Formats: sequence, C-alpha cells, structure tokens
Amino acid sequence: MNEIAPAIAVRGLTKRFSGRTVVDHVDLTVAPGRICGFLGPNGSGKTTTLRMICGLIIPDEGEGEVLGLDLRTRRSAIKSQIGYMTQKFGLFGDLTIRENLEFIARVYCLDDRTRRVDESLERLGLASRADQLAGKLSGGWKQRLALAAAVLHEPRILLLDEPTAGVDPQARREFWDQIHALARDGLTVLVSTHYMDEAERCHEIAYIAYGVMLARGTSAEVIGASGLVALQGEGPGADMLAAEIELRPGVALAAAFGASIHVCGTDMQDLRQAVSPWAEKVLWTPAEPTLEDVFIHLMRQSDDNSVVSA
Ligand SMILES: Nc1ncnc2c1ncn2[C@@H]1O[C@H](COP(=O)(O)OP(=O)(O)OP(=O)(O)O)[C@@H](O)[C@H]1O
Repeated sequence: MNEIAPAIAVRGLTKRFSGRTVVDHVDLTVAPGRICGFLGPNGSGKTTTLRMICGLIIPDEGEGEVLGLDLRTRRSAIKSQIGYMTQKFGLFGDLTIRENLEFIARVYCLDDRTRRVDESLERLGLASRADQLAGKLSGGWKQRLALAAAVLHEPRILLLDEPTAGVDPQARREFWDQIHALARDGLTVLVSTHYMDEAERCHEIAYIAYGVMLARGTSAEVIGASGLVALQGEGPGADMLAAEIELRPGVALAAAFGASIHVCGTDMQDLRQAVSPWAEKVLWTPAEPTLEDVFIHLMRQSDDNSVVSA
C-alpha cells in the first residue's frame, strides 16, 4: 500500500524573541486534507508556530518538510502555496465583494481571473451579494469573504488565525461547513482558536502552553490521554459549591453549569471522597470530562513564561 506523504512534517521547531523561548521544540505531522486545531493560553506561541510552518518566519532551530519542500531552503515555494486568513479583516470596505476578489486575483497575478472569481463567489455562497460593499457586511459575511480571498489562488495549506472571533453561532457553523468542504477536496487546514466548539470540529488538535506542545490527537484521544475523570452533582445549591470543592484534595477543577456542578480529578475514588461531605444534599453521578476540562487542567499545570522579569 502507498503511504500518503504528510502535508506537514516538522521537528524541533523553536523560536526565541529577545532571548525568550516562545516555541520550544515543537514536532508536528499533519496528513493532507486534515484540519488541525491549535489551542492554548494567550501568548503561548500558536501563531508563531503556524507562521514558522508556513515559511513566514524563520525558526531558530528545527527542520522539516511542508508540502514535500524543505522548510529551511524552500520558504518562498512554500509561501506561494499557503492561504492565510488573519483575525483582522484586511480587505477593502469601499469595494464590493466581487471587486475585492478581483483585486486579490490581480495581486496574485492569477490567470483566468473572471472564471476564478465567479467560481469562488459561487462556492462560498457569496454570489447573491457579489455587488455589496464589503464594509457593509455583517461579521459572518466578512469572514466568508476573507475565506474566499484566502483560497482564491488555490493554496494547498490554509492557515486560519482565530477565524470566527466575534461571529454568531449560525455563521460560525456555516464557516466550518465550508472549511470541511475545502478539506474534503484536499486542502490541509491549520487553525488557531480559543473556542471549544471549533476545536471539536477539527480532525485533530494540538495544545500548546507557553511554547510547549502538551497534547496532540483527536479530541477523544486528547481527553483519554489526560487521565481525567469527572462527576456531575445535582441538588439544591449544587452550583454554589464550586469554590469550596475545588480546594479539596483530589479535585483538579470544579465549575457550575446552570444549576449543577461538574468536578474533575485524576482518580475516581479520591474524587468521590472529596465530594462525600455533600453526599446527602447532592446526587453525584459519573460524567465525561470535556476538552475544556483537559485544557484548563493542562494550563494550570504549566509554567507561564510570558511574564518577562525586569
Ligand atoms: N515579532 C515578535 N517579536 C517579539 N515578540 C513576539 C513577536 N511575535 C510574537 N511575540 C511574542 O511571542 C509570544 C507568543 O506569541 P503568539 O502570537 O505566537 O502567541 P499565541 O499563542 O498565538 O497568542 P494569542 O492566543 O494571544 O493569539 C507572545 O509573548 C508574543 O508577545
């Protein structure tokens, strides 16, 4: 059987700014057509990692291949096959959707511009609004236009930096449906996000805290590897107990969800022992730990290196 070459295979990627290591020996392999989500606290090196992979910044250490090209020696060739959508809307508000795409097509010196723009408008559901000014669009439509612009030159890797911050749930869902459609056609997608629902829509996740990759895999694998177990408590006042319960030995996290409480730890016996003082008032039942539990747990265990000492 022929093995499909990975779209991305990098090893030991490291970046330092002013002597501070912001990405510390990160390894990553992503197969073509996969959507890989990057999560982690603010300032933990997600964007820097993505930019190194795409040849936009030079790693201080590390090596690898992106689309089969050497990351150190073929940066320009890699960059030409990357689509990049940043969080900030970077298109022209006083041009229409169509004019913006035509402008991008000229910047990239694309051939057959009218066909490409028409196909892109159709594919991303923008055709009915092609003549609307970009500046008058809602957040969701702006994101859709930014996505159309990022993939107009038919890149093989798409980089999305917090793509749906501030966009409503319906528009986010549609945006993600489009990302999945692009991935089905072979586009490899790397996306940084703080949203759990976005993480869950990725094929795989990489969790980076302060430059170090702490977890990697599908969302089920990341939850399984965390070793966390959880209990849900329901009863009068259960939602008021989080702060007190979180201080008990054996409890890693406790949080109210509506009228109930969700608690996590690494050992079920210890967790049951920790909540036993409330066994009469509150009904405790086993629950599934969530991705959010895992990420908060990992974050609390890692050292914040983002504070620069004087
Ligand atoms: N060009 C630069 N020069 C100096 N420091 C930088 C530069 N780019 C990033 N940094 C620093 O590197 C660290 C990692 O930044 P990065 O943007 O990669 O984090 P992030 O995980 O994407 O953060 P966020 O979730 O807030 O977007 C931060 O402390 C940031 O201030």
